[in-house]
Amino acid sequence: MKIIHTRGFSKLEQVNYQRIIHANLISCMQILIEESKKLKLSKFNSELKEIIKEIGMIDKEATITDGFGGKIQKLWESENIQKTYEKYETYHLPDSTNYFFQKIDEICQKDYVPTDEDILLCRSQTTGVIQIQFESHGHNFTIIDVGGQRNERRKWITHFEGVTAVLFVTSLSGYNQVLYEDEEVNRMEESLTLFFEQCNSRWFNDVPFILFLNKLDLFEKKLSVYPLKDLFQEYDGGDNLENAKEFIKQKFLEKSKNKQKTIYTHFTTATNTKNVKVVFAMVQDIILNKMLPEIGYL
Ligand SMILES: Nc1nc2c(ncn2[C@@H]2O[C@H](COP(=O)(O)OP(=O)(O)OP(=O)(O)O)[C@@H](O)[C@H]2O)c(=O)[nH]1
Ligand SMILES: [Mg+2]
Repeated sequence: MKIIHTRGFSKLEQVNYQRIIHANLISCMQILIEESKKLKLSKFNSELKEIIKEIGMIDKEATITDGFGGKIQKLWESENIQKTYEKYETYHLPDSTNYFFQKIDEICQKDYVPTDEDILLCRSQTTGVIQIQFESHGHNFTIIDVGGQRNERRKWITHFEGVTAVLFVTSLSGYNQVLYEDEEVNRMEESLTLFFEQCNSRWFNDVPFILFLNKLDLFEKKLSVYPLKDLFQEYDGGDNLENAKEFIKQKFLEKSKNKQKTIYTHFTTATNTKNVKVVFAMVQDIILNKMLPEIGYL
């Protein structure tokens, strides 16, 4: 939204994101090192062992220099780390790990300024509540972004009053993943439960929902490899993308007890600015032309 509707990211924000991306690189590599041990892929030569030691000692806030970036790259390209990476579906690793390691050389240059794509792809968990305001077609919008992880959810309630619409973002790609907070719980199951709670909540009796079924790009790639039927036994649409999308959409829609409730749905890839532009234009149209007139606002 910032990229599309405001002047983009300020210098200060870019520097902040540079730090986040460097920290992402270190934490992703630390995860890979840990997982390589569990997978018994942790036999490294003495040069790589030295690099692993250095990574273990590095300050999480530190900027990675060009030279150290080269060392991390060497480790990333090593056979054991690559083999560990191949199994990333079996543990928690940010989706964009490969993207950032591919451009580590550029990222560790002194004059590196993150591109919009880099900023969209880095992982920065929302803690607390973030508001952004912008004007579009003569109307002021305020988007309140809340964190999705379990310990963030109790902060939501203070922002429930007076909202025009709830934008609920769920990951399609979560159907074969478990929660970071609880490895016993499937991500899509958790999201369905949360959607049930929110769309039937008394706070949102008359508030329309816009459901984003996000990470369509990742979903498309994994569908033929990880059958959707493994999670939903009743699903019989095979690896046909349209069948699978429709099935999941219905799974969410059927959670609403009030069958008259307005729930708009969109399949999205949030990291694709072009896609988000189209989707947001639709959302704006829904809000301005359907929702506000209905409640007598316009
Ligand atoms: N490939 C792909 N990656 C995505 C998509 N949407 C988000 N991501 C990536 O997923 C990661 C998490 O995205 P966030 O926007 O931080 O997710 P969030 O729901 O705000 O998470 P919390 O702040 O913890 O609630 C980031 O690394 C994003 O770049 C998508 O549609 N496709
Ligand atoms: Mg967030």
